[in-house]
Amino acid sequence: MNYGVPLELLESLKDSSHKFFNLSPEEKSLFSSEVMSASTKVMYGTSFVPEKEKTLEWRDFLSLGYTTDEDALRYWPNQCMKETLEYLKLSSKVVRDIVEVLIENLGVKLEKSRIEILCCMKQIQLNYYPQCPNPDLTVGVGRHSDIGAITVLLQDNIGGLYAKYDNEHNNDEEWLEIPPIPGALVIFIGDTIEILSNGKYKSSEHRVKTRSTKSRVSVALFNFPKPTEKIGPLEELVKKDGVARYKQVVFQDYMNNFFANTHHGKESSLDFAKST
Ligand SMILES: O=C(O)CCC(=O)C(=O)O
Ligand SMILES: [Fe+2]
Repeated sequence: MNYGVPLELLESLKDSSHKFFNLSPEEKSLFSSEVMSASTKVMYGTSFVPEKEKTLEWRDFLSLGYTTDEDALRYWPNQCMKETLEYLKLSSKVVRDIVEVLIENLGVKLEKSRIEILCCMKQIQLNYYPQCPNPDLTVGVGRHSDIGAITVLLQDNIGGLYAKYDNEHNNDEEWLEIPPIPGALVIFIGDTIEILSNGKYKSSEHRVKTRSTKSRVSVALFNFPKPTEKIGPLEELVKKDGVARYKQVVFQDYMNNFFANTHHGKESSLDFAKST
């Protein structure tokens, strides 16, 4: 838990998320993509791809793509701008360190600058799951994996986050709850690392169930590669494995495919990069 982000900041981040989502619908709608120009990278919305989904997720979100401090000060909502920006800054080192260790453990040495390129695009997402009268009939977030290098996730104490567990001994699907632990952050491996590692690391498939007791907030920090960066299995691993399980894809194309489609598990996004 000693990752350089003060506990008080995590607490105020959760409080400020509630402050934002407690605004009136009119105030929140000022941050919707129809009102904000697409270039600001700020978006308040609901569900994942509402135009395409048959049933919407039981969730609102505020997505804040980081470009510069000036843009953040100008476009991010006052209710949470200071806390999210500080959180983003303070967690960047631990993100780099984790990616570095993951790559090192594959027996591959990558320049620090390349590690930085793999996780330098930062996006904060505040998620809000209203209290739900009938959790069995709804989905908070459907099963998916995150597409960047790694995700750092702060959840409150309500619970409902599950990760898929692959049991090698039987083919049954098992989902384990990731219980809230005060002061702890959850780290998810994303598709970028799965692709780079030629499938040695698996991106974690996860989902959120709604709760009837209370509303829930979570704050995800996504760390993506530069959009123009080509990602593919590391050369040394392809040599060692004798096969490239994924092809080289420009990250922007991977991202466009992800955001253009509805999801039914991680394969629906990873298939885009699978070697044929
Ligand atoms: O709310 C959560 O705990 C997870 C949210 C999530 O998976 C996401 O925003 O990608
Ligand atoms: Fe996620």
